[in-house]
Amino acid sequence: MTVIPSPTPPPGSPAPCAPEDVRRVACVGAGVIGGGWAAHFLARGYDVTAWDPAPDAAVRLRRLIAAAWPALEQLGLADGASQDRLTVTATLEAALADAQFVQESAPEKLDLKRDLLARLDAAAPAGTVIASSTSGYPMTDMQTEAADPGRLVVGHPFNPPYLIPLVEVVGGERTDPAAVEWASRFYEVAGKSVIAMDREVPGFIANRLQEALWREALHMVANGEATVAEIDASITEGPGLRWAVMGPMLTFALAGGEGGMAHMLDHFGPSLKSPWTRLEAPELDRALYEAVVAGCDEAADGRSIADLVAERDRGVIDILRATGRLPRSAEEATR
Ligand SMILES: NC(=O)C1=CN([C@@H]2O[C@H](COP(=O)(O)OP(=O)(O)OC[C@H]3O[C@@H](n4cnc5c(N)ncnc54)[C@H](O)[C@@H]3O)[C@@H](O)[C@H]2O)C=CC1
Ligand SMILES: C[N+](C)(C)CC(=O)CC(=O)[O-]
Repeated sequence: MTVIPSPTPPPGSPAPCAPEDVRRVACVGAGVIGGGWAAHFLARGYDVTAWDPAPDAAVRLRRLIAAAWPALEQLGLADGASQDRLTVTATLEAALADAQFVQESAPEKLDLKRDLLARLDAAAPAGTVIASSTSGYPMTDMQTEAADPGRLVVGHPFNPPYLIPLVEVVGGERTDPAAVEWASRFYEVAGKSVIAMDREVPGFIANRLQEALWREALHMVANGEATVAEIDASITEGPGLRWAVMGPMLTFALAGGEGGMAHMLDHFGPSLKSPWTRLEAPELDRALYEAVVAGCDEAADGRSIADLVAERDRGVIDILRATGRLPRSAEEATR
């Protein structure tokens, strides 16, 4: 058994529990991602406390969890898992009072994250690890105001966190490496697939890759080179099918036939210099904004956001099953 060192609490404070012993998780910020995290943790059998300053947050959160629950039932709930184990609190302090792990999912604004992480650090029990869902801020830039920055990590999820396994975990300059290790182990115990990074990389790994693709897509829409529907079909009918099975590296190794990646690089490497990409971000002016929004409305073809969420969830579960990441049937699950 590997013993994961706990981040060092200040002298005289109780030691935090082992990742395997966590029972109570606090979710701060309960929108798309905070709500998705809450659904995931509830389905894994944790008690979840949630706090969000919006007046309608509790209603939105319970609606999101109820919508996610059928997918979570298909994935298989942990013993004792229940939506009733959610408590939405009136204050941030109440949400954190007994938390053994904190997941922050507030809006992506640097000043807000800095202040909020300092408040979370002040309110959380000593030594409790606090993770931010940020899509790209380095923890070094967010931990500046906290009294105990050592326990602050990034735990970057993918939407929806209750279905997409990956979490990217990374600390900042003032993070205790033990906190990164603890959070990584906790996420694994909680059913996530973890990439623990040993240094801060702009955009982490997956968002850096996604943003490159997204930037090129926006250039093509801005220049009238492709419609929103064509861009989506180019991935779902093309490389996206392979990427669910193998990443871009092994996929391209197969493009080299028997010669593998070496032949692929000899053959296609020179084309890397061809002017296929633009790299600089396009101006997100009104025309591009409206073209992308209208294109997505057209692509939705009358389906509501709730319809699309249900359709996406069904599809992701089918893919997880088809690629052996989930049992294909109840019988296979018990084997
Ligand atoms: N939407 C996405 O696909 C993904 C988002 N993220 C990250 O997750 C975080 C949350 O993003 P979303 O859930 O998309 O945003 P959202 O806008 O859906 O939800 C944000 C929630 O935070 C609440 N909030 C506002 N001020 C707050 C404060 N001071 N303290 C606590 N909560 C506050 C809002 O009322 C709202 O419910 C961001 O850091 C974002 O970069 C990460 C991965 C994917
Ligand atoms: C759009 N986004 C940058 C917020 C996306 C993510 O951060 C991850 C995801 O869910 O793709």
